[in-house]
Amino acid sequence: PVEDYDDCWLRYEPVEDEELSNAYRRHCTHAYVSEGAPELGAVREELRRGLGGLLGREPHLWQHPPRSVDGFLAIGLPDEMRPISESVDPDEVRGLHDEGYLIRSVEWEGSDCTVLTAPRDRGLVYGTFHLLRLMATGEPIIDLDVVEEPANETRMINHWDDPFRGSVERGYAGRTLFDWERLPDLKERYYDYARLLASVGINGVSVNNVNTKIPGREGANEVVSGQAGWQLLESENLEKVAALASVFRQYGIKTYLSVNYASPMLIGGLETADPLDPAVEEWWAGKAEEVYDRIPDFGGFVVKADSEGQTGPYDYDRDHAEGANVIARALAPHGGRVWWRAFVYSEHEDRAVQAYETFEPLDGEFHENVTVQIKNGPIDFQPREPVSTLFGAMPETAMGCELQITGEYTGQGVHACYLVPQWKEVLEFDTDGNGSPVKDVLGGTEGQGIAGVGVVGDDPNWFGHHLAGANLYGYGRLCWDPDLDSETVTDEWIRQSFGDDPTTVETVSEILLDSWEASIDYHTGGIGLMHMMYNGEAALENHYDPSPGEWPEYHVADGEGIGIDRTSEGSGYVEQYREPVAERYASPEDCPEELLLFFHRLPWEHELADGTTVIQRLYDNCFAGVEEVRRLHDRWSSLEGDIDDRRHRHVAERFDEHVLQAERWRDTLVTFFHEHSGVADERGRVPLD
Ligand SMILES: CO[C@H]1[C@H](O)[C@@H](O)[C@H](O)O[C@@H]1C(=O)O
Repeated sequence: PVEDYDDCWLRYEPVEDEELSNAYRRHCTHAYVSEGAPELGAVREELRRGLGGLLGREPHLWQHPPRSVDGFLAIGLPDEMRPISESVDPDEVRGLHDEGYLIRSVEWEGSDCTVLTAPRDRGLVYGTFHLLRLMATGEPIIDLDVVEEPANETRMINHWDDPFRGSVERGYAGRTLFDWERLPDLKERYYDYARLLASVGINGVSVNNVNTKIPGREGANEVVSGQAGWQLLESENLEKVAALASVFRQYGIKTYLSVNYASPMLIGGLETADPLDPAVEEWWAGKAEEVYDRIPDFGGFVVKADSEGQTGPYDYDRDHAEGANVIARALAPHGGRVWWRAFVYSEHEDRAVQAYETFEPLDGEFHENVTVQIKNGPIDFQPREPVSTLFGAMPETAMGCELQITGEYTGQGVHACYLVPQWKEVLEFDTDGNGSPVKDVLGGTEGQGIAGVGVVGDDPNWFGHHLAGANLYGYGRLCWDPDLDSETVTDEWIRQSFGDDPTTVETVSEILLDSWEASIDYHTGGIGLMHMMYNGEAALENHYDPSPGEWPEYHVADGEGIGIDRTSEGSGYVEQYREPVAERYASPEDCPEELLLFFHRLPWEHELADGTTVIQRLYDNCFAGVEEVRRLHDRWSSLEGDIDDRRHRHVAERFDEHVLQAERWRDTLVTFFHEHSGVADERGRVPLD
C-alpha cells in the first residue's frame, strides 16, 4: 500500500508572485546536470520535484549545456562540466571543504547561467537543496555568489529505534520508520527521509537505539526471545543495514550502528568482552571487516557502555579509553569511527560531577578515531542545563556534542517546544570566558561534530506534532552553520512549511521562539531547578508528568531552602569549569539567575537582584509559564483559515492539551514549593484553592 505522509518543509508549493516565478523560470526551466556519481541522481530527482512544484513544470534536463536558451542551471564537479566551470576559478572550488559548494551567477555564451559546483558530489546535493530553498522562501536567484562549507564535520542523527520491537525509545511520533522485518526491501519513505536529512545538511545516521539490550529485562549477557538491537550486527541482519545505507549514500549520508559492548560474547560466542583480550581484539577486527565488505562507506559504531544497565569495560576493570580503543583499532583500517558516549553515571551524591571525573583524566588516551559523545548538559537533556564541563576539558580528544531533538523532557510531542534557542545557547557557551565557544571547540575538526537524538517515527506527519518538524530542520541548519540566528532558521522553516503569508510567518515564528522559555518556566520554575518529572513504571507518564517528590537529590527542598550547593563547599562541580566561568557560577550574585539553584542552595526568602525572593520568583515563573502557553495557544487559534484545516486542527488540539498539562506542572510545583517553604504567594495564588 502507498504510504501517505507529509512532505514537511519540502512541499515546493507553487510560487504565487508572478514576477518572482518568471525570474525563476528564466534561470531554472533548463538545467545541465553533469553525469557523475549516484548523488547526481538525487540532484536530478530533487530538481524535478522541486522545480516541478515551485514552477508548475519540470525542468528540461540537458546532457549538454543548452545554447538556445536565455538562462539555465549548470550543476556538476569542475572537471565534469568544462568549459562552463571555467567561469568559476577551479582552485577556489578545489579549496573548499569536501562537503562545501558554490553557487554563482555567471554569463556563458550570452546566457544567464547559474553555476552550482563543488569539490565532491555530496556538495552538489546540498547546493541543490540550497537553491530550491531560496526559491521556496521567495529569495532572488540573480547575481548569486554563494560559498558554503559546513562548520561541523559530522552532523548526525542518533535513532533510538528498537529494530525488532518496532518501538522508539523516547519517540512520540508512532513506531520506527524502518520496517526491519521487511528490510532489505526498501520503501519510498526511506528516500524521502534521506531527502529531509540532506536538505538540512545532515551527513550521518545511526539507525538503532543505543540501548541495544533492553535494560533490566536481559541479564548482562543472556539472550532472550525476540531479536534485540544488538543483533543488527549479526551477519544475517547486516544486509538490512546495507540496504538502508544504499539509500542514505545517495544523499551523502553515512550509516552508523549502535552496538553492544558484549557483542564478542553475544554474537561471537566468546567467554569475555575484555578489551585487552587478544581474542576480543580479533573478533572486533573480523566483524569490522565483514561490515565494510557490505557497506564500504560505513560510518562506524555508537556505543553506550557502563551506563543504565548496558555493559562496558568496567566489567573487566578497564577504563573507557581501553574500552573504546579496541573497537577503534578494528575500524581504523576502514576509515571508521567510534562514537563513545560519555553518558556514564552511577551511585554518586551529585550525578553532575561524574562524566568529567570519568573522562577528563582520559584526555589524550583515546585513539584518533574515537569521538567522545557528550550530552550538552551534566544531567540529562533537561529544559535548561548549564553546559557540560567536558567541552572545556578535553583538548587532546575528539569530541561530539549530543543534543536531544525529541522532546523527552519538554512535552513529548504534545507540547510545542522549539529547541533551536536552547541549542544556540549551548553552542555559544564560552568554555573559558576567553572566546572559546562550544561551536568553535567542536567545529572544523576531523571526527568532531554533533549528534542529535532523533524525533521521527512512522506517523504521517513524521514528528507527532507538526511544529516539532522545526526542531529537526533547525538542528540540521545549526549543525551546518551554528552562526545562523534562530530567527533566520525559523523563518526558513515556516515559509517552506506554511507559505509566506506575513501574518502566518510572524505568528508561527513568535510561537516557536517563545515556546522554550515558557516550557522552562512551568517545568522547572525557571531559576535552575530540574529533573522533577515522574519516573515510574507507567510508561505513558514517564518523564511527562510532574513528580518533584520523587527526586529529592535533584533539588533538596526542605523547610530551610532549595537548590544544590555545587560550589567548592558542596559537590565541587563548579570547579570543573575553567576560570573565569567557575568563579562566575560560584557566586550567587554573579551566577546567571536562570541557573542559580543548580549551583546554589538558598533560603526560600533569599533576595534576588531585583529584591524578589527565591520562592516568589518560583511562583511567578510557574504562573507566567502557563500564561505564556495560553497566549501561544490563542496565537495559533488566530491562524484558523490561514493554514490548512488538517494541520491547524491537529496543532490546535495539541495546544488545548498543552495548556492543561502546563497547568498540572504549575499546580504540582507551586504546591510542592509551598508545602516545603510554608511561604504564601504575595499575589494570593498559592496555596491553590
Ligand atoms: C537511550 O536511553 C536514554 C533514556 O531513555 C533516557 O531517559 C535518558 O535520557 O538517557 C538515556 C541515554 O541517553 O542513554
